[in-house]
Amino acid sequence: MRTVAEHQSVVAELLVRTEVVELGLAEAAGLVLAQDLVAARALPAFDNSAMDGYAVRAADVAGASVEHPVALPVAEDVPAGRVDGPPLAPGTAHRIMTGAPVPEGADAVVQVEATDGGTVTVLVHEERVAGTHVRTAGEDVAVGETVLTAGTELGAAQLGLVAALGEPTVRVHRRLRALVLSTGSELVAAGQPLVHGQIHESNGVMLCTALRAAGAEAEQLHFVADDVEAFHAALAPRLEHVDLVLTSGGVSAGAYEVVKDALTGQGVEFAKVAMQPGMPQGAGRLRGVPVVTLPGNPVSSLVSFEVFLRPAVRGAMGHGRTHRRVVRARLTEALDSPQGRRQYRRGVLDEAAGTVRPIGPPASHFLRWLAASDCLLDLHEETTHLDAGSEIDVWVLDT
Ligand SMILES: Nc1nc2c(c(=O)[nH]1)N[C@H]1C(S)=C(S)[C@@H](COP(=O)(O)OP(=O)(O)OC[C@H]3O[C@@H](n4cnc5c(N)ncnc54)[C@H](O)[C@@H]3O)O[C@H]1N2
Ligand code: MOO
Repeated sequence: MRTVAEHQSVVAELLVRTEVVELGLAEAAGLVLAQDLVAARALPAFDNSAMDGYAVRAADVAGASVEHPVALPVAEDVPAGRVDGPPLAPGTAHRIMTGAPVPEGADAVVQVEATDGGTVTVLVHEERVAGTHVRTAGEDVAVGETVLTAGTELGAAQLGLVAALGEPTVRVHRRLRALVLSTGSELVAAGQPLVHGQIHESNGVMLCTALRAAGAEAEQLHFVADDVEAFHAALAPRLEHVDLVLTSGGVSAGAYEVVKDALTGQGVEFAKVAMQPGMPQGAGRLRGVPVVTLPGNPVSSLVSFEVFLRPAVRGAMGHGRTHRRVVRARLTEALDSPQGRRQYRRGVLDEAAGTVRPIGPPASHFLRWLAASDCLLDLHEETTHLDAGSEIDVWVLDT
């Protein structure tokens, strides 16, 4: 049997790094920057006011107080967006708004609360040292500075910075395109009636959602019956358009294992992995396209995705951090685990308390408990029993 680590490497090596593309900022959310971003413009772009108030010369308001205010004629009104930039004559003030350019000749801003708010003549009640409430050009970002490095994931703050620098696009590793194909003659789409022996198909939407959450594009092919010809016929037209085919079902030891039958000898290798759930696995290439075959049991499918696919997909899209956050937590109850198998149990984590509560039985059809969990308990191969209070590794299924 393969170890989990061995099969993780097989899957990770299968997926190649996606190409670099230039995308608009909204489309690039969550993707990884492919090259350093060097600022072509400064931030702030010009000296501007941090307050609504009056642009003055500090020397003109020296000694100002409530008892002895300094009176200055208000020569100009400068709202944010005014672009003609009249200079400030000595002994005068400009009424100025937050974000408006500080006029040449001014070196401080007195906020309106420290004045009488006059529009013809203003009485200034407080003195200011030069530089007060002036946001200096380039104090945040200087031209030529590297503000984001290749490998950075573009979240809200990063994309805000790129936009502020005036760049409409970024060069990123494009999303990996995955095709999800569920197999099984018993499968019927949600919304359709069942007859005894049929079930509602659920792995398709589950795996597509997991792929999209990992940043990939996912397309669900209508699930196919346990028929090798139908399998190839469904796949053929889409194969050359995708970076990954992800199947579920049809890989164990039965008489009708469509995925195994269709892909054995075609470049896909099937193996048992020493884990529970998720023992029967397959990976390889079909006509050059990476194919990963997951077991059909829903919990096996999603746990296998977490263990093998998610890190590989994120790695292929250039992410430095490919794995889930792992924390140590104390078990709230005792657990048993099969000797020689890495077991992933479902649980609910209380990070503040440092505890994790296992939920649901270990078998791989208990979908409801998977849906109620927020973490996976990682029980190592050599572990057979853990007492309540034992510390274990927990994968946090949030980011
Ligand atoms: N004799 C043996 N039998 C089985 C073995 C074994 O080693 N020897 N392994 C077991 C384990 S472990 C697993 S996991 C499953 C894997 O089976 P397959 O990947 O071949 O999956 P299927 O047989 O097609 O389906 C298993 C189970 O999951 C349901 N299923 C499948 N696809 C979907 C779907 N898209 N949506 C919802 N549910 C799905 C299916 O109806 C079955 O109940 O094999 C064990 N057997
Ligand atoms: O190993 Mo299979 O994946 O439970 O349940």
